[in-house]
Amino acid sequence: MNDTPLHQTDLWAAETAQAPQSIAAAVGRIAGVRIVDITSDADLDAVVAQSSTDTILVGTGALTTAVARLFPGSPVSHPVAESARTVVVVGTAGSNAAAQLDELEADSIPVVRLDPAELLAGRASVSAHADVIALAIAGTVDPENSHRLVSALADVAARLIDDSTNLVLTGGETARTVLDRLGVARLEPVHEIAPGAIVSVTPGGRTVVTRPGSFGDHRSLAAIAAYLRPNSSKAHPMTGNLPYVALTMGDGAGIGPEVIVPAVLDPRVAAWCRPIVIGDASRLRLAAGVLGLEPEIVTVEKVSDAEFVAGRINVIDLDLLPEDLAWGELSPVAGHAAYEYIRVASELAVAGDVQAICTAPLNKEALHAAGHIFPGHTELLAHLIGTEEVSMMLSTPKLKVIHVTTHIGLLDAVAKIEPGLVERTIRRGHDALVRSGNSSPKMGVCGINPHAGENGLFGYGEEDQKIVPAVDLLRAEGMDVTGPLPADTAFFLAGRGDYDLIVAMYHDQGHGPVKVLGIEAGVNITVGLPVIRTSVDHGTAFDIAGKGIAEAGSMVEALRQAAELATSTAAV
Ligand SMILES: NC(=O)C1=CN([C@@H]2O[C@H](COP(=O)(O)OP(=O)(O)OC[C@H]3O[C@@H](n4cnc5c(N)ncnc54)[C@H](O)[C@@H]3O)[C@@H](O)[C@H]2O)C=CC1
Ligand SMILES: NCC(=O)COP(=O)(O)O
Repeated sequence: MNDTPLHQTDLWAAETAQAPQSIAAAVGRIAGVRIVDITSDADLDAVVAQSSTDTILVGTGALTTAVARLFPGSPVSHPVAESARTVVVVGTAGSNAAAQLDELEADSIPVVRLDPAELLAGRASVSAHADVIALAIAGTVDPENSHRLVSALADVAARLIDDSTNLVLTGGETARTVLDRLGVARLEPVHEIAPGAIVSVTPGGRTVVTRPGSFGDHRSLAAIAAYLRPNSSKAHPMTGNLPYVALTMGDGAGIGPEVIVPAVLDPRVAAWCRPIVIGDASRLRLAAGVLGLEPEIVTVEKVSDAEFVAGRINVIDLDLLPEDLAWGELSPVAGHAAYEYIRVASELAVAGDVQAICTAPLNKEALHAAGHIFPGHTELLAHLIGTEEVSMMLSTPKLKVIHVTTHIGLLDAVAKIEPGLVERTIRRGHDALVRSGNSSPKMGVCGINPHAGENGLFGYGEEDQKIVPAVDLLRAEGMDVTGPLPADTAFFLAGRGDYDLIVAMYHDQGHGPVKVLGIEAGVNITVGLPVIRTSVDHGTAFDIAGKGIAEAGSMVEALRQAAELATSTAAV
């Protein structure tokens, strides 16, 4: 758990057995069972790809996500079953569960913490009239009694539950025991509303949310309860305090609309943020049609009119595109529309109506053809919001790169690089990482020439003139910054974990290594703006636009990072 061996966390507190060395050691050898040790999503994808149709895959939610990646289906909308009551049963020991229960109480949901001695003696009972009620075990659990306590807790819960009661069950043993008491032998999963929180329906039609006890932040249970609460049909599970994100549609002739539609419908996105598309509703409908999806695409006048239910996409409809705009063809009309979506989004962000902007790709040629002479979103947003200098950062789980120069020719880039610009870029990168929780980021700075000039062998001393003074200054201030490094080696070193951030001198130096990691991995973040802006790290892909084959992973990840930045303490 978060780099701490499981048996050293308080999650192991209720176990009597010694922690096993591995899953294989815990399970033992069973004929026909293969145990695969994985360390990455790529490993999971390989496992799924190599399994045959009669393989039963058993694993965590990440395995399920890998199955969904390889066999994508259409999002399904399944309304929460009508019910007068929701019962939350928390059978998990651990400080995380305790913090989540405190948050339920903060939302005026009664939490009954049952005394273990009363439970074991069969004397515990609860009478409550609230529409949502939570049951948990008080204090710490003696491992010797844990199974009996869960069983007694399930007995108490079962007495509060009628045929239509909706349930939230945390912890596998708790869930199994409560469902056994109710005679529920089968759950049909409908969707995941937060990491590990699976909404299912029972054969009798009630809604059940199951989730590992250790998962979720402190608001997680409160958000799930809000989702199930009667008369909350307009609330998505996690929308309580979720940030609003203005999601600009980009160039309507490109793949923007067809990556936006599945991303907004993705239940994970709905659990992270409240996205409102700034674009053209009719184009989104066409894109949905291309994908064979039938979402409810609803035009809203303002952010506060948006409603967040599964299957609905809220759009501030600027209605700028003709119905017959060709997919994949350069169009000044689409270029102008893309500009307008950004303009409106930046106004909403500056006014505080949204907490972040997330952008689908625009086509720089189309933007220029429409008379908007900006190299890209980065410079356009800096202009619209009135910020003099910003930096482009690419962020992936494995590698983060900030660029000293971006959309200018290589000769111009080399001419533009100077110690002041290098210093300010490193500072912006450093501050962005500090704000995202890394108090002392390790940063590696690339050189310009091959092998960072190889001590004067290549180039004209650019490293010494343009980079070394900035690095020396920042090191003297105490920053953990190294360089200039040969760029090829810098990325290798960062890939194995030596650096949290690489400072690239020009566009392709930073973009190439990130794009090798895959189209779904990279997110482009504008650093230095007073508002949060993230973006997909792919372009308009005119070659595949309108064909329904574009991958939406980068869009999903861009929304995730927008939401994460918006809920951290400060803007980047
Ligand atoms: N955030 C933004 O607004 C960005 C805009 N662009 C702009 O996009 C336009 C086209 O740029 P290109 O260099 O051609 O790059 P591109 O990313 O549009 O396409 C490069 C290749 O990747 C494929 N591809 C891109 N995204 C994909 C996806 N989601 N799923 C599957 N395949 C995908 C394309 O089919 C193409 O083969 C240019 O005007 C460029 O400036 C480029 C990058 C980012
Ligand atoms: N290479 C990244 C890119 O072209 C996106 O630029 P921007 O539109 O985010 O400025």
